[in-house]
Amino acid sequence: MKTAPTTHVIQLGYGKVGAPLVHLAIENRARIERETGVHMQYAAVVRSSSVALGDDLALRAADRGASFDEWTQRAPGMTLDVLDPIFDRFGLPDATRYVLVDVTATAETGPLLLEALGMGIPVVTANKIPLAETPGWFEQARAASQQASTPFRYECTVGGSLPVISTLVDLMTTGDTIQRIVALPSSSLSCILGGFNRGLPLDAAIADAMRRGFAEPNPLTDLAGRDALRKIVILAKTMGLPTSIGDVDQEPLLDQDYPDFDAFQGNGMARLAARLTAARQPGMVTYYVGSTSADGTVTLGLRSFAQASVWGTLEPSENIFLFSTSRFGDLPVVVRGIGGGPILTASGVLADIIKAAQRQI
Ligand SMILES: NC(=O)C1=CN([C@@H]2O[C@H](COP(=O)(O)OP(=O)(O)OC[C@H]3O[C@@H](n4cnc5c(N)ncnc54)[C@H](OP(=O)(O)O)[C@@H]3O)[C@@H](O)[C@H]2O)C=CC1
Ligand SMILES: N[C@@H](CC=O)C(=O)O
Repeated sequence: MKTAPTTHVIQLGYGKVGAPLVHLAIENRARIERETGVHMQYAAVVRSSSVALGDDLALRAADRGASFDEWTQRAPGMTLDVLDPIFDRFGLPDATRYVLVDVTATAETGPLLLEALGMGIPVVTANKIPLAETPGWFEQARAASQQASTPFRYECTVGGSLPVISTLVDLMTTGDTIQRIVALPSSSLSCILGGFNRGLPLDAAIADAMRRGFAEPNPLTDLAGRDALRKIVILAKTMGLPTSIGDVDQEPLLDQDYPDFDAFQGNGMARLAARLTAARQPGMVTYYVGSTSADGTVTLGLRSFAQASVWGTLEPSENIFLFSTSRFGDLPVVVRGIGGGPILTASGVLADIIKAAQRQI
C-alpha cells in the first residue's frame, strides 16, 4: 500500500485553543489519514519563550492532559531562527512538507507567517491581529499565497469554526456579487449582550463569556469591540475592499479606554450596564453588529432588532452572518451557530490544517 507523505505541523501557541488542538489532532490522526489521506505529525509546538520539538512530545502531552514539561528555551524574537532547530531535525521545507499554524494572539508572528508563505510553507491561522491590524499584511499574505499556490487559510479568524470565510470565498469565486454582509461576529459580545437581553446582570454575563473561553487574553479587547472590529475588517478585506481598521465607522461600546480589566470593573461596568439598559426597547433585542458593503462602507455598533426577527432567536454566544448577494436576491445566505470557544475553534483550525496539507488554497 502507498504510504501518505507526512505533513509536519509547526504550531505557534499552546493556550486555550492551542492545547485542545494538539489533543484533537493526535486523537483523530488515524481517522484523518484514513478519510483524507493526510498523515500528520507534530514537528514542534512553540510558545512565547519555549519550544517542544517532536511528535512524541506532543503525544505525551495529549496523554497527560493540557501540560507537558519538556519545553526548552527557544531563540528570542519571531524570525526564521525559531524554525531552524525544526528544519535541522525534520529537513528543509523544499524536501519536507510543513504546515505552520498560528494560535497565538499577537502581532509578533506576522513577519514569520509571511516568510513561511514566501518559502512555500502553507499557513493556517486563527490569530486575527496580523490580518486586521498590520497595514498591508493581509494583502501580502494573499498575494504570496496566490503567486505560488501556497495555502493560506484563516477560516477561524471569523466566526470560530463556522464556515464563514469559505462561504464568502465560494460565493465570490463562483461569480456571485456580494452586496452586503451583516454580522454579529463576536462570541463574547453575543454571550454578554444575549445574556443581558435575557435579564442576566452584566457582570455575570461577562463572567460567563470568560468562563466559556470566548474572551481574548485581555477581555477588554472583546468588551471594547476591538475583536469584533478585527473580524469585520477581515470580512471586508476578503471581499476585496481596501478597508483598514481606521476606515471602519465604529460606535465605541465603552465610554473610555481602560488600562486593564480590573480598572473597568466597578464604574466602567456600571456605566456599560446603564448604557445597555438605556438601549433596551420593548419587543427588541440589542447586539453589537457589523456590516460591510460593496460600496466600501464598513460599520460597527449597537443595533436593535425586533424580537420576532432572526435576531430574536439567537442563543447567547451564537454568531450570525447574513450575506446579501446578487444571485440570492432578497433572501440572504445565513451562517449562524456557536462557532467560538476553545474546542470548537480548535476543531476548525484542525479542519484548515487538513485542507492546507491537501494544498487547498
Ligand atoms: N477562544 C475563541 O473562541 C477563539 C479564539 N481565536 C483566536 O485564537 C487565538 C488563541 O487564543 P487563546 O488560545 O485564547 O490565547 P491564549 O492567550 O490562551 O494563548 C496564546 C498562546 O500564544 C503563545 N504566544 C504568545 N506570544 C507568542 C509568540 N511570540 N510566539 C509563540 N507563541 C506565543 C502563548 O505562549 P505562552 O504559553 O508561553 O504564554 C500562548 O501559548 C487568538 O488569536 C484568538 O483570537 C479565534 C477564534 C475563536
Ligand atoms: N474573543 C473572540 C474569540 C473568537 O474569535 C470572540 O469573542 O468572538
